Amino acid sequence: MLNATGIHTYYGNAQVLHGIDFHVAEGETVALMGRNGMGKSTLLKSMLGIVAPRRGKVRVNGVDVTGHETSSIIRRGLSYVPEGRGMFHNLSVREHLLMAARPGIDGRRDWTFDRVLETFPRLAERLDNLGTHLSGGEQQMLSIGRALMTNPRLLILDEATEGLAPLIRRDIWHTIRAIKATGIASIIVDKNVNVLLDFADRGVILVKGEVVCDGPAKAIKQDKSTLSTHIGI
Ligand SMILES: Nc1ncnc2c1ncn2[C@@H]1O[C@H](COP(=O)(O)OP(=O)(O)OP(=O)(O)O)[C@@H](O)[C@H]1O
Repeated sequence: MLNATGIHTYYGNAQVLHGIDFHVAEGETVALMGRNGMGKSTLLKSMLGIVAPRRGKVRVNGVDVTGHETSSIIRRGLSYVPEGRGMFHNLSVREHLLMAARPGIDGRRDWTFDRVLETFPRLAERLDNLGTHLSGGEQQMLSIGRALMTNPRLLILDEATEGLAPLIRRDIWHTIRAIKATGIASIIVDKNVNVLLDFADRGVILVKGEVVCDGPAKAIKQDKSTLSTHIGI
């Protein structure tokens, strides 16, 4: 459903991505991995039109969206949970969720306010709190809940469990697995590569803005030499 080819991205004169090919199929979970600074976030931003690639093409469900506004790319069924979570200072939990609500591109309304609260009961207890007054784990739940309110076909999670306590992290992983089971595709960036590779379908490793490995998650998980060389675990 998402297909990027030959992506070259620069910040000023510094080239960060060197001709990346990347795709996600309908319902597929892809683990996007690599050490710090290798270009994972930049690849996500390039595909979403947040950073403009200098060369390359991005297609969503066969439609060329290269150079389109982020909002119009997102409306094709994508939802993005950025690193840092992106809470609005003046909005409550309820407002964050309701503001995002819309049917999916195929008219689906699977994810409703009530279903998101069932998935994240902690949010139900804090509906009138400001998003910025929540704990880190609750903010991450709210970010994912807000993303689900758009009924996406592809959920993009950058550093899904970064900085969270182990128990909260476990809850987030549990929810991400449940979301996968509903058939939503995802791209997940996370430092907990072993957990991620346990349930992802495919893994992609970036080194200095190039894809050095793209294959079944199970095979990558067993390939200790690749993991140690390119990710350092
Ligand atoms: N806005 C920016 N302006 C200039 N350089 C940037 C900018 N954002 C990222 N970079 C640089 O681009 C390179 C790739 O960064 P990117 O954030 O895409 O990597 P990453 O793999 O997501 O790493 P991390 O896990 O640290 O976020 C790094 O060298 C980084 O310093």
